[in-house]
Amino acid sequence: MPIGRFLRIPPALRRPISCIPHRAFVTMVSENVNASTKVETVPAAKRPVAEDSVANRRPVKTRKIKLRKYKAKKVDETSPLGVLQFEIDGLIAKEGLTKDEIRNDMVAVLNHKDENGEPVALRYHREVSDVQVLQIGASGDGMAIVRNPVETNKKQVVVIPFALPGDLVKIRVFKTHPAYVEADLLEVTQKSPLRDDDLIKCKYFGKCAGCQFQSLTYEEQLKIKRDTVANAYKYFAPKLLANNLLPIIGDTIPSPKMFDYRTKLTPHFDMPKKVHKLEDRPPLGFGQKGRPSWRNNSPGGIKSILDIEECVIGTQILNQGLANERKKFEREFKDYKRGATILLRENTRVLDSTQSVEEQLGEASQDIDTGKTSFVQVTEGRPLAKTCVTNSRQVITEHINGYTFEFSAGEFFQNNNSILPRVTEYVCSNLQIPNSTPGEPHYLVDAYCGSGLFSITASKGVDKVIGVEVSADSVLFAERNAKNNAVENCQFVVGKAERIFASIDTPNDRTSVILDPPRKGCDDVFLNQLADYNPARIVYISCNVHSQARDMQYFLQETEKGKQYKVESLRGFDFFPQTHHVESVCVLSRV
Ligand SMILES: C[S@@+](CC[C@H](N)C(=O)[O-])C[C@H]1O[C@@H](n2cnc3c(N)ncnc32)[C@H](O)[C@@H]1O
Repeated sequence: MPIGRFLRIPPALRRPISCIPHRAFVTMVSENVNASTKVETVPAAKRPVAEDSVANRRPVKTRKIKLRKYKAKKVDETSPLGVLQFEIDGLIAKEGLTKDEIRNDMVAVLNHKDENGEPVALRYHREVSDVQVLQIGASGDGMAIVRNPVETNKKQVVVIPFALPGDLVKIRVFKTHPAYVEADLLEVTQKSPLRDDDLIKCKYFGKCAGCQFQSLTYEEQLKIKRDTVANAYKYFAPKLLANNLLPIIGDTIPSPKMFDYRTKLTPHFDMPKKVHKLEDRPPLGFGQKGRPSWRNNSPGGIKSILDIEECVIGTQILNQGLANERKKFEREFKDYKRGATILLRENTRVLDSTQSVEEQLGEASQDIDTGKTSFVQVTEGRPLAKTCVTNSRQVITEHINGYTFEFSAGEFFQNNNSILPRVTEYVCSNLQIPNSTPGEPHYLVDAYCGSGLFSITASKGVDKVIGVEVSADSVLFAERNAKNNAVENCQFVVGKAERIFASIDTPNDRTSVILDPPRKGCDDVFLNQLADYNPARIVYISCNVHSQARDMQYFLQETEKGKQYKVESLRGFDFFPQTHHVESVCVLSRV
């Protein structure tokens, strides 16, 4: 196996380990690989000195050998790597193993040679057959336990993308971390009952980092996402579980479209290192996940970015846009000085039957040969034309539940418009505050409101909506969207979410709050102020169920007034079929 791909041994270390003085060796093996990040140096044997003349002797130089040290990166606990650590802990506890029993000796992997002078890493990075896949993680990767090939009394946790629980597989381990190893899936020798490879629609599935679940039925995908929500609360809200403060997690709400749903794609390419002018067209597409070979064909190349001409989860018009932009790239790639990302965003226009379709399309991706703008015509109650926009400053239009939304192509907007009617209806119905007397007022605060999706779709039957959003551009669009939809009871504020509490004047008993923060979740300042404000109901939507679970535990257990709330419902929404992602919606009511 070529070692160069996985590991670079410094030239000074390309000699048997016995050359290194004993004391240095002890230092190496006893160091704490996680705690230290500085490079340690070890004096090497002295150089022979000519004996003839003392005067001729040069001062003895001590050569230093640099030991490579494992540099642990700090990770946010709710990031995929942080979550993986919880999953590893859970798996080894189930298998009756301790953390020490699965810990890899990183110093040895990075620096040591075996008795034959071969890097120890070669023993770690090997092929293993008959690996039983035990579970699937929140990132959609299979997880298993294998023997440690060097410290044979130990085991290793192995993470295997595209492997499913119940599969028996052959793998190639190619990277070692302190608590696990990464492996490529080489062969599925015995299929899991969950696996149905006939369902796979994309020839790049198994290589492309975009999808993980194409070999599962949709029903199974939804079940796995429900487990992801349950595990997130197990890892990040254990007190809520222990105190019986969580409801039964609801079934995941499916997306009406399982393929052909993504309204935004961002294919990209890299500039090869040390190349100033491109001579060959680099691959343009999406990131590659490892070097798997379990599917017989190997399209897309072997570079870290796959060359992809079609994405089955992207909408039809985005795939036409992708074809156009690839053709253009084929001609223009030599002009690029660095790697770039191409934005493909679906735009919808309502057609006026008195004009030709072409006249109404606006700026959008064109076929470079014909000079014609690509479009797809559909009828959703009225005639619509879909185009693919590539300019991030251009204005995009979407139609949801009778409302029209405009936003900058480069700004945030949900990426699966087929599920948005279901989501907005669900959110709206869960924000309702029961009236104790007829005609009581009802207010809504939309923290992290973006261009006003939830503010506007929930504005009916509410006396006033206040939205807050850190992006001034999005707030301008929120105001414009309210106006275009003849919604007059919405007010939007630019600023951090917590700013809203300084200006809020609605009675808390008659106010519901909706939270839809970015992946990192809410901060404590916001959650404390939210608890102090003490609204009647809270709907928390999140694209990262792990930070949501952490925030919910903090809010319900650590804030003074948070203890007055109960979790009424908790469930996932499948915004991204075929992938591991799940959007989670948690509803709180004050009791
Ligand atoms: C997941 S998006 C949700 C947007 C909107 N609810 C929607 O569905 O279109 C999160 C939004 O929060 C905004 N944001 C990020 N940090 C913020 C903060 N501290 N205060 C207010 N808004 C913030 C982002 O600009 C982004 O528009």
